[in-house]
Amino acid sequence: MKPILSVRNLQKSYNGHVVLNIEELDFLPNRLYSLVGPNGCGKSTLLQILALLMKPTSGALLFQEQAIPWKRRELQKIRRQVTLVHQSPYLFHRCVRYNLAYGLKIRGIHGDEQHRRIHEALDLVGLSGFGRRNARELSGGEQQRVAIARALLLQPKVLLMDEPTSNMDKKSIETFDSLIPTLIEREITIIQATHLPDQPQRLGSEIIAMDQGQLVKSDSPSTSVLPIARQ
Ligand SMILES: Nc1ncnc2c1ncn2[C@@H]1O[C@H](COP(=O)(O)OP(=O)(O)OP(=O)(O)O)[C@@H](O)[C@H]1O
Repeated sequence: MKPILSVRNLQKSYNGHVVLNIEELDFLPNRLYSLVGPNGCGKSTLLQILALLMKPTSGALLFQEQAIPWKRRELQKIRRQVTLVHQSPYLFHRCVRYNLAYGLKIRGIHGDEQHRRIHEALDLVGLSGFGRRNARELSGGEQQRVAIARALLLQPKVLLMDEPTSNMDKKSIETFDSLIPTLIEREITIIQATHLPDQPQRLGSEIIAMDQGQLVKSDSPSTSVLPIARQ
């Protein structure tokens, strides 16, 4: 199976200080990957590069085996297929429906199709009936779920999430957990950063362990991705 995203000899530095240094990493389609590691190990930096929101200092990022040229027009095309849900997502001080419709309107999706996608996305994240609520007056966990719904509306091939459950209570985490297999079935590749110790294993995730900007080598000779038995 061909990888959907790959990283080769990738480095990111801030003021000459290397914070990310990954020789080789492949993400296969329709799987869940969890980036784990201590604060500051480079998980968010890697996610931002994978989302094409940040250019690496050196090295290559490949989407479906094509090197990203980091030119605006090319980036725009691929960005439609790769979406990042930030750790503290920005939502407009308007109703949930407005927040969700915004990105669809920009892409020329109106009317019944817009309505259908919003309805389905809210249902997927367990927020049916929240359409008229002010998004900024929701709880942190609910806002996180609105942001996930907003990303799903765009029907990405790759969904990147930076600590998606950080503001969620137990019930919201359960909703989130049950969403993951549905998304995989819909052929979405999911890459998340997480601090939840048991969740990756519970969800049958591949685990990518990081420390000080590098992959933590497993016993396996060729990869630091630790496959967990699927449930
Ligand atoms: N804009 C920036 N300027 C300078 N250094 C930065 C910048 N952004 C991140 N860093 C540094 O890069 C390193 C990696 O940060 P990153 O946010 O990717 O880590 P992380 O693993 O996501 O951490 P956390 O678990 O706390 O979210 C850290 O040492 C951080 O201080």
